[in-house]
Amino acid sequence: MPTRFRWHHSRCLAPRALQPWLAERGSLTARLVAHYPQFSVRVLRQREQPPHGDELATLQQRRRARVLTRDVLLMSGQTPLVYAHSVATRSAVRGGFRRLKGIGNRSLGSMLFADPTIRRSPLAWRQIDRRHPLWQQAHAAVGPLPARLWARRSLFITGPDRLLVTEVFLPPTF
Ligand SMILES: C=C(O[C@@H]1C=C(C(=O)O)C=C[C@H]1O)C(=O)O
Repeated sequence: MPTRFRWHHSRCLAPRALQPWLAERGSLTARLVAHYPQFSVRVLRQREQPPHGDELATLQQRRRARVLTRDVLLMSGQTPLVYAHSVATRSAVRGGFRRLKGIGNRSLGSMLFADPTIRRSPLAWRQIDRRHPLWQQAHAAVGPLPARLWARRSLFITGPDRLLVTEVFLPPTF
């Protein structure tokens, strides 16, 4: 994994106000709904493509293997709050995460936290900059962004299947 894309398990450098959001182990959707009005999921794309370089090891995938990716904006009215990027291997989409394909604009969290067989790995955090593909994808989706954004990610696991969820916290809210 390239050094610059190593994910950390210490959020101590994050702004104090952001730390509860980075550390939220329940549904981020539920937390956003509790804090912001008119929540919705805007699906940007859901398609098969090679994973990003810093996703390969976590997904235990070879470089060119295509995986199902889902990119969404979590919205409050017309304000984007979070850019979320989820990745699942083909076998996972046929197996424990088969409902991912038809979820549409329902929150992924409504599926993940309702299934008792799914467990979550420890969260990891990092700041991403314009070199990271998710910074670039968020920029393409919402326009101008600060040079560095805080992001977190974790694995959802059921049996042998893995779903990697990365959430990028967006200004001006975060
Ligand atoms: C995992 C959750 O689902 C959220 C919703 C997502 C989606 O609909 O694609 C992706 C990531 C999350 O921010 C959650 O609510 O915690």
